[in-house]
Amino acid sequence: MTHADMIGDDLRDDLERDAAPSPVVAVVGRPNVGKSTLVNRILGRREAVVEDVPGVTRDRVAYDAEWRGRRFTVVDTGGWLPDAVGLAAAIAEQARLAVELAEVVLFVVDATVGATDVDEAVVEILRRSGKPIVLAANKVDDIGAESDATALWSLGIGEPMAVSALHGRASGDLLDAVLSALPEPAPPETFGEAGGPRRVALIGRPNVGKSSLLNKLAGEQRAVVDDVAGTTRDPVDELIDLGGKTWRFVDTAGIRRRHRENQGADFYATLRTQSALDRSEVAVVLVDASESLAEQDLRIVSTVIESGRALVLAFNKWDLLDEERRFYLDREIDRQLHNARWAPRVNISARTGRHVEKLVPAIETALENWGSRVPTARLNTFFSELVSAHPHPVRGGKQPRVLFATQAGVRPPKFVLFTSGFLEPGYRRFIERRLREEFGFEGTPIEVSMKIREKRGGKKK
Ligand SMILES: Nc1nc2c(ncn2[C@@H]2O[C@H](COP(=O)(O)OP(=O)(O)OP(=O)(O)O)[C@@H](O)[C@H]2O)c(=O)[nH]1
Ligand SMILES: Nc1nc2c(ncn2[C@@H]2O[C@H](COP(=O)(O)OP(=O)(O)OP(=O)(O)O)[C@@H](O)[C@H]2O)c(=O)[nH]1
Repeated sequence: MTHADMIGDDLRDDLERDAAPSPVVAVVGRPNVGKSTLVNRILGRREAVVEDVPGVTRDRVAYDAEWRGRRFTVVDTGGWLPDAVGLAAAIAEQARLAVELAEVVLFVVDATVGATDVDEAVVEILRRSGKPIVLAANKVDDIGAESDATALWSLGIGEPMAVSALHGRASGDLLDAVLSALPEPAPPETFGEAGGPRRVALIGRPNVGKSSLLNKLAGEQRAVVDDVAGTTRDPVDELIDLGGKTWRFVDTAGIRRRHRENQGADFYATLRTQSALDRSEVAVVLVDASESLAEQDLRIVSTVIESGRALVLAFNKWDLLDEERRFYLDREIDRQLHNARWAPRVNISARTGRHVEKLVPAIETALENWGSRVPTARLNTFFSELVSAHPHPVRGGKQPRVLFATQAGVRPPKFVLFTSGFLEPGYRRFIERRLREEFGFEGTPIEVSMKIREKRGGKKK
């Protein structure tokens, strides 16, 4: 087993499956007010770096947190002050960044010091953004200090929540306040009936062997399922038991009916492919391995990727291949299917049944990765290492950086990078490649998008 394999295995336990996207809570405040201590308190463990030195730069800036069953991502913006000059400017930058990327801002003030000019300036920025703000009056270690917190009403952003990050005093109340400021959780995306059989689309150009494979898989089974929507009387799906599980093969009627309607085959085939994809979670794209890859094969694969479904490639009619054809097939795959290098590949024969049983494990892997989530702290450790080992090339005297990354969704995994400038396509492809090397994602497309923070130009009035 290689080192990379070991990392992969280790990670597999760490990845959460099918988790819903979590909103971002950004922690803002002057140096030394106790932001890191508070973040640790929120996480319930010592993970963020706490230093007694103001303005200590941190590598890891984002963490997964959970309170009363609600998940969110905590971002400590304290570490991001690369080019800002002077304390006031630096904090202002931090606040702007926070309101850009967060759903809720947790503003930390040192109650023993009281509101400073810098704090007032931050309030201005936060208030203008319209984002919900939770005000933490920190270092209220005992009842005697409560009046320090009360004084912070003067900031005009609502109730100061008196807390002691160090001793944990009232941190539950603070988290309750954060929770109630979070947006309503989006209902989890469902594909068909919750907990029902997973939906598989068996697609491929005409004559590659779709109905032969379907017959092989279904065997004696003929559990035909009526259309859920009830718009048609036609049975469209089939439930098939494979590998100890029931699977829902969508639009099998389309596959079986094909023999009867040969007119306008291309147009209908495309339409049917799209509608099967819309209703499925994973696509098995069947290719006739005995022939050269066709334009249409590549188009179907691209359609699957664009529709964000998990993908398994099945090379059929393997019984017809000789050594020479196998050699050429490998080269064709290398050259023409590089956009789907990550898809599991099974070489089968629907006629003889060769390796047909390998389809199910491949489908399961693809589905699992399709719904996987990388823990935020892990993602940001990865990016901080990547960015320092392979910084973006300097362009016109500027060097865009990835400040922070979050996984915004699953099915398929979607990543959002918060950057200080436009990342070149080449660098984005590099990032995607490295993400795959690090986290696997076999069988699933991944989406990487950028949120560029514009550098504020002139002074505000
Ligand atoms: N008495 C008291 N001290 C605290 C409390 N919270 C934090 N501190 C202390 O304040 C100091 C600064 O805490 P940090 O959490 O590093 O502050 P920070 O805001 O993250 O600081 P930067 O890294 O400079 O941005 C540390 O010595 C903490 O132990 C608190 O509730 N009460
Ligand atoms: N040698 C060999 N022939 C196969 C295999 N699978 C399918 N065929 C043959 O390929 C032809 C097309 O198979 P079908 O299963 O009808 O293909 P299809 O993709 O459903 O075709 P359409 O209905 O046109 O979309 C038939 O003559 C099959 O017998 C295989 O694994 N090996």
